[in-house]
Amino acid sequence: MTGTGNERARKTAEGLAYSSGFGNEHSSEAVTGALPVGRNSPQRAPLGLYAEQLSGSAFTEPRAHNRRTWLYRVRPSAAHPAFTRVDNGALRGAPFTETEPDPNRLRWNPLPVPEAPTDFLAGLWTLGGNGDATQRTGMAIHLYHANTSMDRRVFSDADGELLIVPEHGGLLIRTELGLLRAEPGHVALIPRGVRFRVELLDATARGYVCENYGQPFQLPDLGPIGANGLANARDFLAPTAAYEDEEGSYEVVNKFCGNLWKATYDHSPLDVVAWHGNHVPYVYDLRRFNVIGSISYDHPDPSIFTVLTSPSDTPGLAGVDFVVFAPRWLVGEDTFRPPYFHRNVMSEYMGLVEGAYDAKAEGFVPGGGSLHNMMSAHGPDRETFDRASAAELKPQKIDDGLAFMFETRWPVTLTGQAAGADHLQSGYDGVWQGLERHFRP
Ligand SMILES: O=C(O)Cc1cc(O)ccc1O
Ligand SMILES: [Fe+2]
Repeated sequence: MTGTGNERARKTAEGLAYSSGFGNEHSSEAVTGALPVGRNSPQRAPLGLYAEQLSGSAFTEPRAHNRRTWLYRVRPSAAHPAFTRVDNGALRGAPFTETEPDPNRLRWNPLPVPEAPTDFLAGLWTLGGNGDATQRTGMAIHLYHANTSMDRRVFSDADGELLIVPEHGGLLIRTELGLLRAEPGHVALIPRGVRFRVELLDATARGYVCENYGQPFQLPDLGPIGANGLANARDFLAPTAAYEDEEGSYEVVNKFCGNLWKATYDHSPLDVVAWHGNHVPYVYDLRRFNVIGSISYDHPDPSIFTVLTSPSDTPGLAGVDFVVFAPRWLVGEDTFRPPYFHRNVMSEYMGLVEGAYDAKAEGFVPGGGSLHNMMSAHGPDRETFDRASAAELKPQKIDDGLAFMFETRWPVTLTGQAAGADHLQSGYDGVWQGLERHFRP
């Protein structure tokens, strides 16, 4: 479908204005004078707007973790009738209890193209996850496929923040705080509770979503790397205020403790004229990632590729890390250069935005995904092992793909639909068959 709606969305997305810097106190007003000066909640907010605080942390959390945004809007969010339950579609939430945790290596092909008109929200399909949304721990892995824009409805997730990883088709994400454009190769981060609508910039859209129930994603510490490197804070772009002043029915869908609830507002809830704060959405271009690696020997652990981390209560042990395998040079001497054989206490879900991944010769395709759960043995497939063991070790540029990983401290339990999916590959174990014995004592 290349409806005029999509063309309109693409035009709107051209030349969007952003405010740069991860974790900053941003501020923005779409109408001059809408943002109060010197106080958050004046007796009468400017221009007849309502002041409303959106808190993403407890009021009392340490300053470094405190998150809130003040919104100045046409109508307060509170002006709505009761929420009622609606069908969850293919969306599931933690705790995940539909299947027994599975130690097998698993791999999926992309989600099939939807047949009926399907927007981003209706097209969310949960693969699995861990933790418990009511305890604010753990994460969920979702995929999405859509062929139509969300129309007169918005979504928000009380359970966690959403890291959206488009793989096919661009998205115009209209949030309460303004507009973000996320194309394949970008990621968008929507904080807990922020309302948004997704419009398609192309006929269809497909991608991945990490729903993080735990502590909000932050940039990893850099330690001895120094003051710069990996994902640089200034490359994260927050929106600038853009509001809809529209009357009429709007469906507001809220994901709450794993289930979808709906209330019908009599106006657009994206009516924020000005705002300031640090609980804000971002878009980030993964190609801006400053890849750091070995310039001597050995293959470094992929923690060096961490874009964002959600710490847990144990230092160094992430609830979930978002890791990117971006274009880079390999120069290691006397080194097996692709990912090594390994077993990991952390559980690894991998997806592919484009091209190929250096540990797999075939079968791991854009839009597909693999799950290597806690302690499952994996690594290069046989073809990759044979090739890399014999390769001439001249400097080599890896620039034919963009893969990523959601790596979590807890095993991932599948949904029933993921365990029984037609697009679950059979015979994935076979990629490690035929690894010959070379031992000659
Ligand atoms: O399994 C994978 O492909 C991800 C991964 C990549 C790497 O370079 C080292 C370890 C690891 O788990
Ligand atoms: Fe791995």
